[in-house]
Amino acid sequence: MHHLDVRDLEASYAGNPVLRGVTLSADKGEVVSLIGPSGSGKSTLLRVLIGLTPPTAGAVCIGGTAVDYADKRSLRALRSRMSIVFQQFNLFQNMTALANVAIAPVKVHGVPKREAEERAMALLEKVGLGHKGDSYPDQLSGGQQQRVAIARALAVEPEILLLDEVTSALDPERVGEVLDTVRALAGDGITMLLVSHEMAFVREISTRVVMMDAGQVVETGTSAEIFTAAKMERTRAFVGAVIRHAA
Ligand SMILES: Nc1ncnc2c1ncn2[C@@H]1O[C@H](COP(=O)(O)OP(=O)(O)OP(=O)(O)O)[C@@H](O)[C@H]1O
Repeated sequence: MHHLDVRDLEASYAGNPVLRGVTLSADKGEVVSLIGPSGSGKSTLLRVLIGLTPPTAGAVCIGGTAVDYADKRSLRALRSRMSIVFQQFNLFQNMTALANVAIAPVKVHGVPKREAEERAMALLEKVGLGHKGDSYPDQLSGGQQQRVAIARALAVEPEILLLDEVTSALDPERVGEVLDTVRALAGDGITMLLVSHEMAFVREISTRVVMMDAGQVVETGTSAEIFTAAKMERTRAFVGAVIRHAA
């Protein structure tokens, strides 16, 4: 049994199919990266998994338990097992970094405030921002805000972390610090599903890479297989193009 099992998942926007039968899996502690051209459905897949966009068909199991996206209780249970970090960090502007990290455990999960704040401080330290707990988002750089957002996503102690292009909105000189944070989390036992255009990073960090195109999985392989020995021409063309672009 895999930690995360996605089977024949389908989703549409206004009747247009965007995910057309996606099947993939992740074992505990794996870093699985989704790559593929713009519009291939990578972000939509993450949105469906976390329950923001309803699937129209297919199944998602976490630790062998099926998620029922139409059921509020199942969704609530899902949100304590899985969390997501977006490209735009979306912090609460009127709250300190510490309060941003502590709020979900208090409001959603009923953790006592003191305990949540102690844990939030430990998480801020983990992302290198132990000294910024009292700062408001507008007093932080984009990279720092994104690291607060990662700490916030970790605050519910998820088993699975979804990362949707978490460096795309950052100034180039701020990308490295966020990638360092993600790198430090990988291998911590948390299962990660990562959408990123940072191909060197994807290549380095992923245990497995899933190539998507037009709402379907084209190919899945280890990082080495996908980047140096892809079986499908579509994958070779995509990977070759992005590597040439980066060079
Ligand atoms: N809110 C929405 N309403 C309607 N169509 C949408 C919406 N979000 C995405 N789409 C469409 O769904 C398809 C898949 O988009 P998605 O953002 O999942 O792709 P992606 O692979 O993540 O692309 P990118 O790398 O550019 O972020 C695209 O054709 C897109 O135009």
